[in-house]
Amino acid sequence: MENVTVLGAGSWGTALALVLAGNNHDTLVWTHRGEQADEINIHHTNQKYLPNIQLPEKLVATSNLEEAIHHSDIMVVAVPTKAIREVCGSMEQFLKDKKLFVHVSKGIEPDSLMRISEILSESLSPDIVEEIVVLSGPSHAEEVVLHHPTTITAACSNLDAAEKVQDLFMNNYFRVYTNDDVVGVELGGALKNVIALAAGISDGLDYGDNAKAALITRGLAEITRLGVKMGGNPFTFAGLTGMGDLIATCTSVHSRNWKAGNMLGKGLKLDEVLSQIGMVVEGVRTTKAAHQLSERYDVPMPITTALFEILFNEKEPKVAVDELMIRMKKREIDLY
Ligand SMILES: NC(=O)C1=CN([C@@H]2O[C@H](COP(=O)(O)OP(=O)(O)OC[C@H]3O[C@@H](n4cnc5c(N)ncnc54)[C@H](OP(=O)(O)O)[C@@H]3O)[C@@H](O)[C@H]2O)C=CC1
Ligand SMILES: O=C(CO)COP(=O)(O)O
Repeated sequence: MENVTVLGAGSWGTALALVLAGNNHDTLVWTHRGEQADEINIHHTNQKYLPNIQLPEKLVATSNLEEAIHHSDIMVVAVPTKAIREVCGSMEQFLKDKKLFVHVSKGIEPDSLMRISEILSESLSPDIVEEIVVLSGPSHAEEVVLHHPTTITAACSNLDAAEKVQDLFMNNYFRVYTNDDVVGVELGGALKNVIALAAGISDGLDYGDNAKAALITRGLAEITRLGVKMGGNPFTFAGLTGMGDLIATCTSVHSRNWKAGNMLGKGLKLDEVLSQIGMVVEGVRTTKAAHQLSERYDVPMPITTALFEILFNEKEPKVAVDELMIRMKKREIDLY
């Protein structure tokens, strides 16, 4: 059994800490809020993120980052994309020996257009990084904490490191595969959030099943088009971290991205939507990044472009859908 530290006590960090503690790893959760550490240690709950879930007493939290880092040589980084650089910056002073970093965030940074593993590599000295492994796939925290069957992928170019993460998390309800295609896995996990926002908008407009199936399928086509041009393996996009996560996120009431899209489709403004949800909606920033990537790589991404116009240029969702439908005719299957 291992000592493991989980950085971030939102819904996913807490759910993953439960998997690890359930696998008998000595698991310490770090939160940047002292009152949340107290809530977890004293009341064994995390009401904001996982209401009505009783946490086991053996799951311990701290708001002391130095303690969290010294606890373990395995750091599971579970904060939103926009917090990664800040958390890395805070960790740097306490990191002395090499550690295995596992990240679980699903975003792309606008402007730098970096994936999470690239941000981690840039922010952390190579002297303290053993490997960076990404854990991604169709996995809503709300279902994982109920031990509903879940499959996920640990990806690293070094498959030994991916297998170490596989062994750490795997149990009878949490099945972990490995993949060496980090680019494909990270892009699939981040870009599905863009399409989930679009699927939510379609549902908010009451456009029904045909429209949603179209968004999922054509969304996968544009994710794959970009992902392959960026070096991802086409088969990865048909796998758990591509099609799998796209289906889970576009069709689930648990998805914050789908929910945000649904509210936008019903006419709410983006600011109101984000404040009502109160948890990270990664797809918003990633839509900006994906739009920039489509221009940089000269890859047409019509759904992403339409969503960019809705989110950032106040285009009416209904108008954006009308424009998508009357684009120039084309073949369904395009070669990468
Ligand atoms: N929820 C899920 O089912 C899944 C989520 N993911 C991914 O995991 C990542 C985290 O998501 P999730 O846990 O759901 O997000 P939540 O919104 O549920 O929680 C985010 C957590 O990060 C903390 N946080 C935010 N900013 C900082 C910061 N600057 N420093 C330290 N901590 C910070 C928040 O603290 P505070 O409470 O103070 O705001 C909160 O504890 C995302 O990239 C998401 O896409 C991946 C798979 C499944
Ligand atoms: O990535 C997720 C499930 O696999 C979570 O999606 P949301 O962030 O939309 O809730």
